[in-house]
Amino acid sequence: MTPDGPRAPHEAYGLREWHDAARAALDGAHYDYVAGGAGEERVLAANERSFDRYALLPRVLRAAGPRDTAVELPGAARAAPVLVAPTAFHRLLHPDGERATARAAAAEGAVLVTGTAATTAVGDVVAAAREAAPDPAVWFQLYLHPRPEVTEALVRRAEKAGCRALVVTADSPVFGRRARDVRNGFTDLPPGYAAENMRDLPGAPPGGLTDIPLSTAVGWRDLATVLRTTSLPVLVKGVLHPDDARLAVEHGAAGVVVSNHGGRQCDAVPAAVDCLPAVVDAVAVRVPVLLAGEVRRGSDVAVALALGAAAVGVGRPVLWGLAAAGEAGVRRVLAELLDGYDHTLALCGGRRNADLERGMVVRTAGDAR
Ligand SMILES: Cc1cc2nc3c(=O)[nH]c(=O)nc-3n(C[C@H](O)[C@H](O)[C@H](O)COP(=O)(O)O)c2cc1C
Ligand SMILES: CCCCCCC(=O)C(=O)O
Repeated sequence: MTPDGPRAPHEAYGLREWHDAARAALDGAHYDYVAGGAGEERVLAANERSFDRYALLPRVLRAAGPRDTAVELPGAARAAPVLVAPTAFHRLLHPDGERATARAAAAEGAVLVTGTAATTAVGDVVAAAREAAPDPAVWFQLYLHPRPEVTEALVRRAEKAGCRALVVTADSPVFGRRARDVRNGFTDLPPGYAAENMRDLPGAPPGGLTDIPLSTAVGWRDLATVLRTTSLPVLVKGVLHPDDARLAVEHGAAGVVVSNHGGRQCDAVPAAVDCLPAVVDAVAVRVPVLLAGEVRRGSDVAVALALGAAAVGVGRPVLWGLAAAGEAGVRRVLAELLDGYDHTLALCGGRRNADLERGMVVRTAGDAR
């Protein structure tokens, strides 16, 4: 429960300062890799404006009292409503990399989605999370490998490490064309860094790495194979079309994540929040629907939950916190979002997340800021 009373003013500053601090700290090519998008970055730019078209219509005099914002998610009975979305290569941003992110997420009660492209092996990520909390929830994000035995080996690694759920990313049959990376010559990890979970997989040379081959050949059948080979809940990430959400659930998915991959894949898709209501209408009575895309303030969390999301994932802001101040930076970013959400819920007359309803969100001309 969060009591009412004085609170730190950090929400007044917002997350922009973390972005600026990270830009100052980072190598330019690494900054561009994180900040950038695909194609002409039209979707990236549209994403950035997407929450400006939504405003909250608070309810008043509800005598709501102290808030309880915990959510029930697959493998996480009482989680924060903000998750750390899967993002690649944290050691490029800070020497402590995914370990720092894991400790910070666990300390804030947030699910961490680590994954295929982590620069720290999943077992070490879960161990770091356990340094900060006795029972942390870590999920593992998977790119489906065209060779099912490689996917299965990754699943076993995640299970052995103690991950509580898998997240299959479905929006990347090929890698987005990212002009900034091409311009910067950032086409591979620098020496000393590797996607550690890809080490010693079937078919790799001893002690060696396989790359992460995205594939146009993978399909629902491969998702079904994953579901057959694990007892972990499996969520599907990168869903925009309600029919795909239905297909995911029909195949046995335990949740879907509405996301356009931060504008890094197809440069002609809608913003994730604009796709959320249709996906919620399609499947939210059966499984939790999560949103990952451009959540930058507590009121964005409130809008997403009012539109029917069970929780939201945050990508770049976590990386900006990590780059600027390591574990402490990630904690501050997550705490700012959680505190900002709690404050907004209070302002909307809510006690629990479910007190936010779709009728409390209105579309605006886009000048909410
Ligand atoms: C640097 C970077 C790396 C990412 N790597 C992954 C990844 O490995 N797997 C994945 O499913 N999504 C990945 N994403 C997408 C994020 O999970 C998320 O969907 C997207 O960034 C939108 O959230 P944001 O607006 O808060 O950044 C990545 C995003 C960024 C910025
Ligand atoms: C070939 C896949 C490399 C990791 C992809 C990371 C990612 O999803 C991103 O958006 O960047």
